[in-house]
Amino acid sequence: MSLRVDDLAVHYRTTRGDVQALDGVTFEIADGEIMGVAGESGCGKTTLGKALIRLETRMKHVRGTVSLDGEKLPIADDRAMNPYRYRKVSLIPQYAMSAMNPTRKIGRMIRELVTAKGVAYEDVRPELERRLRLVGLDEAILGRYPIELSGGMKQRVVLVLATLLDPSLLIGDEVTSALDVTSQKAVARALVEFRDREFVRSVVVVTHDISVLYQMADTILVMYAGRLAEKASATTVIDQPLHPYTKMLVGALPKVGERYDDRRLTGIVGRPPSLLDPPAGCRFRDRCPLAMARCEEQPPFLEVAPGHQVACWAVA
Ligand SMILES: Nc1ncnc2c1ncn2[C@@H]1O[C@H](COP(=O)(O)OP(=O)(O)OP(=O)(O)O)[C@@H](O)[C@H]1O
Repeated sequence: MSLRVDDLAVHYRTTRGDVQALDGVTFEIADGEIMGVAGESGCGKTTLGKALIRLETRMKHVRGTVSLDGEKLPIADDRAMNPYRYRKVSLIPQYAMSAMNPTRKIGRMIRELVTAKGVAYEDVRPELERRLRLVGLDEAILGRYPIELSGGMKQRVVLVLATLLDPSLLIGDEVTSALDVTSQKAVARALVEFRDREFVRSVVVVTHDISVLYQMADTILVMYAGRLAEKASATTVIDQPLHPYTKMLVGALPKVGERYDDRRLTGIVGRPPSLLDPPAGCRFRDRCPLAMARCEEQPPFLEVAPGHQVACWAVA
């Protein structure tokens, strides 16, 4: 077992009270698994990714544990987490490629980053060049500035850099957003290849675009208002979802070959509850077509078939 998250709860401190961004989050990721995290904006996807590597100052670890390869990660202790970051758990943050320093050549930027982690650039340079070639980039790009690279090239550089020390877990937040479809595919292919070559053992890919996950994820975890709704293989989530929220999320995707005139994209009516004071019970019940009295009680996240978990009284 690569990653195990148990009953994780993380809040943001705000002047209006605590935003309960993650609540009772429990799941596992197997060795070699690429797990996508999907759900509407504000459901806690980015918070989950951050909680596995660095809690911001406003984030409060309320309860729960995270274990990687059988070892408990000190997620609530920023300093104690330091030795794990980059070497064992690596992050490609949202907008990483836009955050590259425009005044630094790519090679110098990578040198500074690995040196800060106590690694000699010369020691990793041959492997760096080999991996750049693997993702279709010439080593000459090390002598170029970020502005000289396309978005897709920059994102492949970021992937190579994030996995250079063979971390056990990679967290990628919106790694393919803001790229054209061809570049999205190239980045998705590179990510899968890096997993296949064991440059990284397991991967969490956070995205608001569930269709992107179809290209690269083995499994998909669907979140709703800070809690887990469903986890299953990517094909099961897309083709045979069980949770009413997943059904709506997947139903809102355009289908190949379907004309806009034939079926308007519906979207999901209503809004998720505020996480400042979320209601007790199932948080989806106000928008759910299957809601019943029992939904005032929180449904457990139960395995309904091997590798398929759902939190819904109407299903379990
Ligand atoms: N720094 C912060 N301070 C206070 N609340 C925050 C902060 N960051 C996020 N939140 C709140 O925490 C909840 C989860 O946010 P998060 O960014 O994890 O969601 P998300 O699913 O990643 O959304 P998106 O797809 O828009 O990035 C939301 O209610 C959000 O408003």
